[in-house]
Amino acid sequence: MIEKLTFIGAGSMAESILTGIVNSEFLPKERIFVTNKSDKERLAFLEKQYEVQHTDDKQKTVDGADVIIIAVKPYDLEASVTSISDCLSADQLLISVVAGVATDTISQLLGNEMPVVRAMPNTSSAAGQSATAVTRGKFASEKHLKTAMELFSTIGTATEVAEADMHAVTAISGSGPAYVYYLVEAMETAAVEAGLDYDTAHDLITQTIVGAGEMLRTSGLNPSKLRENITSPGGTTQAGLETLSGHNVYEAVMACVQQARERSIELGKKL
Ligand SMILES: NC(=O)C1=CN([C@@H]2O[C@H](COP(=O)(O)OP(=O)(O)OC[C@H]3O[C@@H](n4cnc5c(N)ncnc54)[C@H](OP(=O)(O)O)[C@@H]3O)[C@@H](O)[C@H]2O)C=CC1
Ligand SMILES: O=C(O)[C@@H]1CCC=N1
Repeated sequence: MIEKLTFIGAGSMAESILTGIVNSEFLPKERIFVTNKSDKERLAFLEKQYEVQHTDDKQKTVDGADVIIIAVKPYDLEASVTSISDCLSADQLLISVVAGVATDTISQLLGNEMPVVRAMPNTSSAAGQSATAVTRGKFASEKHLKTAMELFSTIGTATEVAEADMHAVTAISGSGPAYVYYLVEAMETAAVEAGLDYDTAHDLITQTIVGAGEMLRTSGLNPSKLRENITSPGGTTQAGLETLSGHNVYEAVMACVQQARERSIELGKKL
């Protein structure tokens, strides 16, 4: 049972996670604290919107928190960790959602042996639909991992992975929603060009994505079979897919994931 949860960093990812947690009622709002570097308006917005607590006093924010989630950009990690490291103790759990950065690096920045868990959620946390991968650092026990898994299970799925796989996970499920939104943007533009009004196109495409996701989850069929089931010989789908193939879209998606993974590795090396 988490008594107090603190977010260091109050941007997109922190908001997505806290929205999911507030909606799931996993934790009462008065036990969720947020802080950031300097944007006071942002903290006021989060307090008004979600009724979570905020203070500029970092010590107060982390004091008594059983779990502290670090959600800052990789280049802000060192400053944010060193600004709170003196206020942290081994009976607290630090969860980092920072892309690319290893738990060992975070422990070095902390300069102590407090437990660190690394997680890679995505912004679908806000809708309770994140696919979160979790791994534990050398000072974190199974109990700490379980605490993190329980927390992320309230906002989607939580899967333990080896830390070496976190770069691939980041490229797939951390960044993944953006690839889907990119596809949707192109489909919406094409739909409007073809004469549909935007709202109709948006609703049809959204349900198409949700339905395809549900089929992937529940049908027991692999994506190739699901695709084949839609593709009539000489039909519309075949004409569309041949065009995608002609534009090397399969290869482009593979290159996209490879590039994102490499970027995750680079981000980790910069610290
Ligand atoms: N966005 C996403 O889809 C995902 C992001 N992540 C990871 O989450 C992390 C945050 O990303 P995102 O939320 O998009 O980033 P944002 O830029 O939206 O938010 C970053 C936050 O960090 C705060 N911050 C910066 N420096 C400090 C500091 N020294 N002390 C306290 N807070 C600080 C900023 O405060 P201020 O505004 O005052 O400068 C801001 O609130 C990244 O490491 C990213 O890799 C992981 C999974 C998915
Ligand atoms: O783009 C990024 O670096 C972060 C990590 C995963 C999603 N967003």
